[in-house]
Amino acid sequence: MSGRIIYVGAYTGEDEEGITVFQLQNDGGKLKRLHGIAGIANPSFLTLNADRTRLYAVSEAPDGDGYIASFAINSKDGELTLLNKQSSRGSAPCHVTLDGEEQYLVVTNYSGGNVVLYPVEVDGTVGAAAQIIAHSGQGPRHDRQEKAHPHSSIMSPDNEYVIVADLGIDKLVHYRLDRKAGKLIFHRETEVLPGAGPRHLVYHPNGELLYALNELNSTIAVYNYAAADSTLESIQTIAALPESFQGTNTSADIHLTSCGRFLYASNRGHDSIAVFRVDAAGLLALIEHVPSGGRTPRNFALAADDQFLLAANQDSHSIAVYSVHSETGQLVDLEHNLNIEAPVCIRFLL
Ligand SMILES: O=C1O[C@H](COP(=O)(O)O)[C@@H](O)[C@H](O)[C@H]1O
Repeated sequence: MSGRIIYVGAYTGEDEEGITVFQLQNDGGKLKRLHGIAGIANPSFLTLNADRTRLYAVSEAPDGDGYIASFAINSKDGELTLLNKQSSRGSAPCHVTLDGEEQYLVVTNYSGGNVVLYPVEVDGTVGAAAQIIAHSGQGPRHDRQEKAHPHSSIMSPDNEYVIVADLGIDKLVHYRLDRKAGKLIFHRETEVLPGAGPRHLVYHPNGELLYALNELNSTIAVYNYAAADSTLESIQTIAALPESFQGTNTSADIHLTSCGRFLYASNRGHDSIAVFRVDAAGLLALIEHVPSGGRTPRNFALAADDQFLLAANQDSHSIAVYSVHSETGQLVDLEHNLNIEAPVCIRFLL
């Protein structure tokens, strides 16, 4: 196939096409629909395995607990076949992480306030929940911090630790993954600035820096990460918004290029992608804010070769396609906006 395959998850009803497979055409960046799959309510976050044979989706089912769905991927055209579903054991599962050895999934239930560990079976199905960890507490500043809201998790580059970003309690909660016991063991907490509301995390490719996108105060916190004991040392906090912006904003997603030279963050309200240069120490300097090409860019994705960035604009029901300048990191809108209902997550198959 000439062009990259991408998956888009959306806030859609169970009977609607919730995960759509597109081809991003190499010449010019147009998106062409290949397939779609219904039967999953609100598949708002998607994760792929390393060899691109499996896709895992959360389902923020409208009533009660959500679920996790596992799919096999057809290597020729990206078509999905459902393998199984497992209850998420909490409401509004909004993120799923696969550990590097592909033995476990970690799911964060935003409204359920808990973190759930699942075994991945050899056939790619999701096993029954192995552990459910309830977070407790609240944050000081914001009405969305009335209780714990685990929003996402990330595996450490050495595959030993999981860090959970909890928006509700203003903490990054570190767990050690005990593979023998099949359990997450509490390790430590890193407190963030009061009212920051951490949402998504990304490691620098050097494994020695962690970047946290804070949703509620629209900042990015930069940490030195010490792998030996999973400790974080804060070295910078920088605004994701322009100083002049006066409106309401919640920042959402964060990604680094594979070389680690450029970092991108999305702003919902200002409706932009902020572009930063990363220096040798990992510190960020703003390059530009680019309009997200629509309203409410909840998540976005970079191609593996960093040539394209796609933004999912939930409230304008559209996906914007950008080329990424390899030397400057700047984004150029290719003006191929694609209309699709409430897109919120994008993944490149290749
Ligand atoms: O209240 C909710 O919030 C979570 C997180 O949303 P975000 O604004 O932080 O992206 C969402 O996943 C869930 O559907 C919603 O009920």
